[in-house]
Amino acid sequence: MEVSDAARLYVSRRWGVEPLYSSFTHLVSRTPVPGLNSSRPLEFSHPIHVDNCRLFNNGTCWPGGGAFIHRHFSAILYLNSDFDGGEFVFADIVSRKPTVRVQPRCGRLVAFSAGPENPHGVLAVRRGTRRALAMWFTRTGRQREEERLLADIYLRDSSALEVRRMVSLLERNFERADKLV
Ligand SMILES: O=C(O)CCC(=O)C(=O)O
Ligand SMILES: [Fe+2]
Repeated sequence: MEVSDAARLYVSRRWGVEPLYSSFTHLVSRTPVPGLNSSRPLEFSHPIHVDNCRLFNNGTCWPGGGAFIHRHFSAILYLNSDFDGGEFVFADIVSRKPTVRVQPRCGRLVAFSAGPENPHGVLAVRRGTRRALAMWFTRTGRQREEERLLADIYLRDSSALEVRRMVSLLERNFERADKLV
């Protein structure tokens, strides 16, 4: 939580965007792509894409079809270095050829605006496990990560009334969902 807040504040100051909220945070582990060989040097663990619209083959990017249009900025913090491959790349939006390569080194943060100005992807991991914390930030208050508000309260006081209320609401929802299956 502290690390992702630090990343959010960095992005907020660097781009002069205030307020900026965390919208989604997740930990991603990537292992080697099966069947890799040297005749295919441009394999991807995560193909070239844009974070807040759907990228088509002709280079147009559509802010529909379930795209996460509220994601305004992206940041990735690399958590280890003991793997091969897995470079982060920015790419040309039409040819999808990498234009800039970044070595994901432990402690390095890559941050960028999440639109079609920044198509990017991850080259194939060739050995080991690549671990990264992926974070998306939004200017839209109602898209903020609710789990974070809850976690904040929980970390302060795990018996807090709001937490208990929220947990029982979730349990009730799960029970209802179970009955539908
Ligand atoms: O792991 C990375 O370096 C980038 C991940 C990414 O682009 C994404 O999850 O949208
Ligand atoms: Fe991405």
